[in-house]
Amino acid sequence: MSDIRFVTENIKWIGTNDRTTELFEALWPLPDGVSYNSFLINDDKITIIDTVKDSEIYNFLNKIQYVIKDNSVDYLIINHMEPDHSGAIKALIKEYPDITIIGNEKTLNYLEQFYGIKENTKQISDGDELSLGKHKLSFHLTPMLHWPETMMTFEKTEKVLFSGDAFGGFGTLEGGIFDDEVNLQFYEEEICRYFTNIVAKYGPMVEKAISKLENLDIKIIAPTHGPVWRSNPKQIISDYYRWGRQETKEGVVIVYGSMYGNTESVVDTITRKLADNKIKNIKVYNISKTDVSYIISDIWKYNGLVLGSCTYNTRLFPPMEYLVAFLENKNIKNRVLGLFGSYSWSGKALKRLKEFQQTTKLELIEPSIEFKSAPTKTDHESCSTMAENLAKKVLK
Ligand SMILES: Cc1cc2nc3c(=O)[nH]c(=O)nc-3n(C[C@H](O)[C@H](O)[C@H](O)COP(=O)(O)O)c2cc1C
Repeated sequence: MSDIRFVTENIKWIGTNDRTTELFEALWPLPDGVSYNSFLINDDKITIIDTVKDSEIYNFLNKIQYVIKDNSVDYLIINHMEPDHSGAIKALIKEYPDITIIGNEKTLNYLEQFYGIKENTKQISDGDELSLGKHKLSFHLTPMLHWPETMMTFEKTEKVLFSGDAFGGFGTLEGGIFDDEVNLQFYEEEICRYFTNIVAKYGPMVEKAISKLENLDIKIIAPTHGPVWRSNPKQIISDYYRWGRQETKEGVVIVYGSMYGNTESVVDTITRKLADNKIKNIKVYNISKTDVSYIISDIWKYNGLVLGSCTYNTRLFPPMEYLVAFLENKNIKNRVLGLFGSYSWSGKALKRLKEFQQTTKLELIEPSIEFKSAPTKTDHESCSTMAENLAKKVLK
């Protein structure tokens, strides 16, 4: 049990590392795994904040027992009911039948819906407080971050914010758990990928939640995934604020779908013109090669987006359809957009990409280019013109 870590003297990390699951939420690749962070406050009332996925129950219960020995757990605080954090609740109750489960109204509804649990619960409301002895908790409802019941719990004595999924990211915690103990650059990328794919749809709720946190004197942020922020907790809050508002930096992401290279062949024309026009951040993705979660993460960073696709069985190329549907669902905004498409007998690709523009209302940069089978010299010239016009808009 040497991996039980101290967040503070009396608050311990009793989380687990999942190096087995390949896709988070059965969607997002986990090449470097993910941690399920759970925390134990050792006080007059022994309190656990969030649990872990059901596959981790054995490891989790062992850790609790190691820390509290023959004592019992008094409270479980549930910040979020998604099964990667609630999966061990039933096992925890079985081990500690006198435990009281604390959550807001929606949490307790989901507790019954998912696990049939109704007994030994205590409902709290926004702003309520609970004393554990030396430690005092306050509860802050932050709905739709990214479920209706999501909330944060603040420990006032040691000034620790247990933020649930907010501020968390992919990647197991290998030894170190704090921002100053780990390779932060890796986690920052993975937190951005987590945010853009899981939380980004709820940008306005992120802003609302952050404004609620303004009055708390936060020293440590302890999310349910990824590193605990103690050196510079303000940084991750400001990253979240920017991402939630879709504030971007100068750069262009080009994503294309191409089976035989004809559609792809205009990409180098576009990148050349962008570079000629002083765009330094240019990212190019073949939609068939890179998982969409990484592409969306980059799209979220930059203010220019170019999408190009061939037509496939009377539709947009399927992986491109998957991407644009995700971006529509996330209410992407604040970007300029260039489009190109190809077909051989009955074009659909560009038509669908234009529908995407109409749905998202991203600023369309003219001209949009559509060619039959292979681009002509004129098509390449049109792509150059589009890239030049786009560059002017991207450079603020
Ligand atoms: C399996 C398959 C399905 C296609 N379906 C259509 C179609 O429905 N309508 C159309 O106009 N072209 C269709 N095409 C033709 C391509 O869209 C066209 O040749 C395009 O230029 C291919 O671009 P690429 O070389 O970048 O893959 C299809 C091609 C393939 C291989």
